[in-house]
Amino acid sequence: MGAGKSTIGRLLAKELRLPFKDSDKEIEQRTGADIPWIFDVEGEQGFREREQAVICSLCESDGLVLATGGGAVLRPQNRQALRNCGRVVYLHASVEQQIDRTARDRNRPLLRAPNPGQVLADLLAIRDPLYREIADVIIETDERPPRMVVQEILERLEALAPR
Ligand SMILES: Nc1ncnc2c1ncn2[C@@H]1O[C@H](COP(=O)(O)OP(=O)(O)O)[C@@H](O)[C@H]1O
Ligand SMILES: O=C(O)C1=C[C@@H](OP(=O)(O)O)[C@@H](O)[C@H](O)C1
Ligand SMILES: [Mg+2]
Repeated sequence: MGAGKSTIGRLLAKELRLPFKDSDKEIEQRTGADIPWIFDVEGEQGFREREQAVICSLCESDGLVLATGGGAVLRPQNRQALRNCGRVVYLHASVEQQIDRTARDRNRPLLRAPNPGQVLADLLAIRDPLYREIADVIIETDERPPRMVVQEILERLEALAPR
């Protein structure tokens, strides 16, 4: 959360002239409700079910940039679908930057806690190995404006051997 997936994904898609999808937006559209509502009414597991359905269906299309939510890697089915369907970019941010970038937003239910910094640190400890397991490239986003992050992604993807 706050690594910049939604922001960078949209910019990257524009550069690549590809359609852009954000799994969180897609979940909201398909559900007809926002993410806090889904967490409140269906719990995190209800949200994860919806997330898996959306990611696995979007991974069937070719030629798009997909930004997932930060917890998408928790399910092995999602990791496999992402790995199989294209290149995976892990946008890394320090917990300090995550805190700064998410502080004003009220739409991340997992951060509605007394100490969101501790939540982010705990989640990163669990998820970092999962991100690394599926990433083709890992990009540092701390102290780098979105345009610079996009340029680095393009260069790093270009340098990869064709699949
Ligand atoms: N590289 C960056 N530098 C500074 N601010 C950023 C950067 N990437 C994203 N942001 C800002 O951080 C906030 C969260 O970004 P977002 O794209 O929603 O992250 P994610 O989808 O990974 O949770 C937004 O306000 C966005 O403008
Ligand atoms: O990390 C998570 O578990 C989540 C991240 C959010 O997306 P972003 O990573 O785009 O903020 C969103 O999917 C939901 O609030 C859960
Ligand atoms: Mg996002």
